[in-house]
Amino acid sequence: MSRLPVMSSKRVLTSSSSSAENAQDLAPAQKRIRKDPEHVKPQAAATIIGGKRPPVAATRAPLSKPVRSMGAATVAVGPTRGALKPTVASAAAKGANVKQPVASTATKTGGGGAPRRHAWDLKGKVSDMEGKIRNYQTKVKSVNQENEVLRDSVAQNQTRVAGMEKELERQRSQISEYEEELQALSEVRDELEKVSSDKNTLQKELSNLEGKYKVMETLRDSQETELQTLKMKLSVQESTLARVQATLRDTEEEVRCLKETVAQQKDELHAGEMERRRLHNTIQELKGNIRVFCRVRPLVGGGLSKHIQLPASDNKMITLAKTEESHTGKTTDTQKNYNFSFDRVFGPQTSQQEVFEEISLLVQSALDGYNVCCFAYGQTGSGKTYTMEGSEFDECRGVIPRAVQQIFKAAEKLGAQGWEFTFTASFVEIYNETLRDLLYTGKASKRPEHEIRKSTNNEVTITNLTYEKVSNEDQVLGLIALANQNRSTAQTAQNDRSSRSHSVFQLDIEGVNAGRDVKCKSTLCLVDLAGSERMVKSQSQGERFKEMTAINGSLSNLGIVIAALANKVCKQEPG
Ligand SMILES: Nc1ncnc2c1ncn2[C@@H]1O[C@H](COP(=O)(O)OP(=O)(O)OP(=O)(O)O)[C@@H](O)[C@H]1O
Repeated sequence: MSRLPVMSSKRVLTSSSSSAENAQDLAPAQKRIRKDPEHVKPQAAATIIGGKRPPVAATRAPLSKPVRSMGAATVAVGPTRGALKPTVASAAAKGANVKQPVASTATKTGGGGAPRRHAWDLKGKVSDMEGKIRNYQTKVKSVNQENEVLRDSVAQNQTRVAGMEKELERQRSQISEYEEELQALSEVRDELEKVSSDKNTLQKELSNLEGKYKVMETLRDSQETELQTLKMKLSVQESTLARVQATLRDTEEEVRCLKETVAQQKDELHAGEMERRRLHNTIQELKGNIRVFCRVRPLVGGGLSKHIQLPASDNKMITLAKTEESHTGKTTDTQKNYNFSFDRVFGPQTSQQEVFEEISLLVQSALDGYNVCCFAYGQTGSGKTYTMEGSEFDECRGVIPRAVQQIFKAAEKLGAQGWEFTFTASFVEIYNETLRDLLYTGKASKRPEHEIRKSTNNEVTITNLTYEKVSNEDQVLGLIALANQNRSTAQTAQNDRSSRSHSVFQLDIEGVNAGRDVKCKSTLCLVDLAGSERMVKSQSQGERFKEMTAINGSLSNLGIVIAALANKVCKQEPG
């Protein structure tokens, strides 16, 4: 805030002061001036600087002195260097306690004033004094006038000060308003800064989004292009589809016709299949329900024994030549030939495949629902086991593995005609009239005993025997391997036991054609009989005799059954 000069009215001399008083006052002032020359010096604090006379206020300044007690006077004389000019202020200085040089020093110095009078010239001196008094009075008057002016001025100034104070107050309140406003504005600025930072963030986000938007636009453009292409493709596809649908309708109609044809052909096929079975089995029956084949094994070194003759023209004949000694001794030994006829005779060169081809027709009958039984009969070492089982080499495989293979293949084919088959395998050994389960896998000590039973519907079953469900060739081959293992275990305990026991592989076949409501059930029985030897020739004794008795007994019974079947006297099947 700017400071304004304030003049105290108390210290201002008034015009009511008498000139005498003024005169009295002046004298001590002059004395003080003389005594205290330092006070001649003008007091600093003037606001008017320089030799120029200031307007109005400045002209008044020399008349008044700053009132120290008030501490606000700033009007001062600006004396020039050189002689001090007497001023009316010197009279006012008394009341104002101003130390101001008043008296002229002209008489003393003799510079510029009245001429110095002699001591005796009192009149002159009085005259001078009177002149001075007049001067002073004049000056006092003018000072009073000035004082009046100054009062007015002070009053005006006071009014102005009051006004200014009011203004000041107003300004302060305004300032406080401004400050409040400023505070509010500062908050607004903070808010603005926050908004600005938010704006920056949003701008960044916006720029990111714009970038993404551009990418999306590009993507959209490419997808639109793709869409157009797809639409074109779609329209092409639609027209193609329409064409295809038309074709499909035609094809469906065709398929419907074909299905009808297929159904018709299936019926015909089924009828044909049933006819085939009937004819096939009629042929088998015509061939003979019981057929006997003879297979001659080669000698160990190869070739054929000289006692056996196989006519090349007839594969059903075999001739055994025997040299008979003369009973009397008078005649020479005679060679006698014995002819035997069979359904088929296989020479030593006949392969396993050729043998099986003859049997395979019967295997097919088994699948058609006819019971089939195939025995290998002959003396020890004649090749029964070789014929029935063969060896593991493919071309040397015997009847059993080949029959199993054929059955499963045929069953698979018949599956296409709606047939479903279930197969159950069992493998039993008959030694000394005792049954032994060759598929048994439990402890030897807990091996159960078995009996042959015949059910009410003439089905022959063996008690406690393992009947294994099989669905493929490998499973059956696994069972055959297990049976051989069981046989060889028994063989180590009893020398050459397998030769003196019968082994029976049985496959129960059940077929169902649900669509045609047809069922079939049969059994394929493949038997490797024990070696047949004459007791006398083998000279068996003890355990061997017992074995031979059991073997021959069972073989004899088998012969009776077969003969009965052949004569159709008895319909009992071999057990
Ligand atoms: N057709 C054949 N071709 C080649 N070898 C054969 C033929 N038949 C049998 N053999 C061989 O003769 C031997 C005896 O055959 P196999 O064991 O089959 O006789 P087996 O009649 O079963 O005897 P067993 O009554 O003692 O059981 C075997 O080594 C076998 O390989």
